[in-house]
Amino acid sequence: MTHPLIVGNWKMHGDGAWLDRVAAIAGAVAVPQIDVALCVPATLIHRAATIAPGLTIGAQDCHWAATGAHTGAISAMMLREAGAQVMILGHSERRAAGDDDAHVAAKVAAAQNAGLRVILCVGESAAERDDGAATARVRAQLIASLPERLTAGLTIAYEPIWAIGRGVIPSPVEITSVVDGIRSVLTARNVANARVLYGGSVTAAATRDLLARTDIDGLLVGAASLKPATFSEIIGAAIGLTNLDRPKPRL
Ligand SMILES: O=C(CO)COP(=O)(O)O
Repeated sequence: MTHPLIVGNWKMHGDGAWLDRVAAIAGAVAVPQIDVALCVPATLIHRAATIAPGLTIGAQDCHWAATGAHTGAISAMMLREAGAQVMILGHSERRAAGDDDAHVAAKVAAAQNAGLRVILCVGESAAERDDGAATARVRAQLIASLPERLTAGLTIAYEPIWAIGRGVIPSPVEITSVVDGIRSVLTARNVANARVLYGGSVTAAATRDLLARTDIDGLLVGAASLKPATFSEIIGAAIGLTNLDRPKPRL
């Protein structure tokens, strides 16, 4: 039986008043058969980790350097010290804001050096999908976004840009093709045990079908992670599925 990994990405949402939501989500995950992480804004990491020690708290980006003259930036080690245990990197919203593959690879190295577990996001645009190039694009992006040296604890999140915040999810055939492509890259890099998540318009209703697939190890959830009731429903659906006999443990 696998341990599904459900990750909430709050993006740039949440202030101190939202710590109640962190506590509510922590209450929904106090079971051993599932891994849940909540990636909150940097300003909430310390407080979230303090009030919810049983919940894995994550960050959403970091600088690639360990220290230096980088005004306004935050290093991976600073985020870890604040209480982050995982780090989303390469999200399409950060890539759209200027991160290229080389930046992402350097950030992955920095986060791994700081002892953080990385959730590396990849995904094709609508135009690339329409060209039938989704798998090739994602493979190329993943290859270029991985640093030379990799340590354990890597997770890849397949997030098609056209599915984020749009209420659409790729067909099972589309997901299979891209996820197979991702796994072939991971095998070539000797990290075949890395988990692969799906992200993009995940809802409680879609959770069961997505997690019933044997090639997806979990979900990266945006909007539906903002409300504890909705996110708890997703977590509950995932817990229900851990009772199914899933053939490929990946931990
Ligand atoms: O970008 C995402 C998670 O990182 C997905 O966002 P939505 O779930 O809101 O589509």
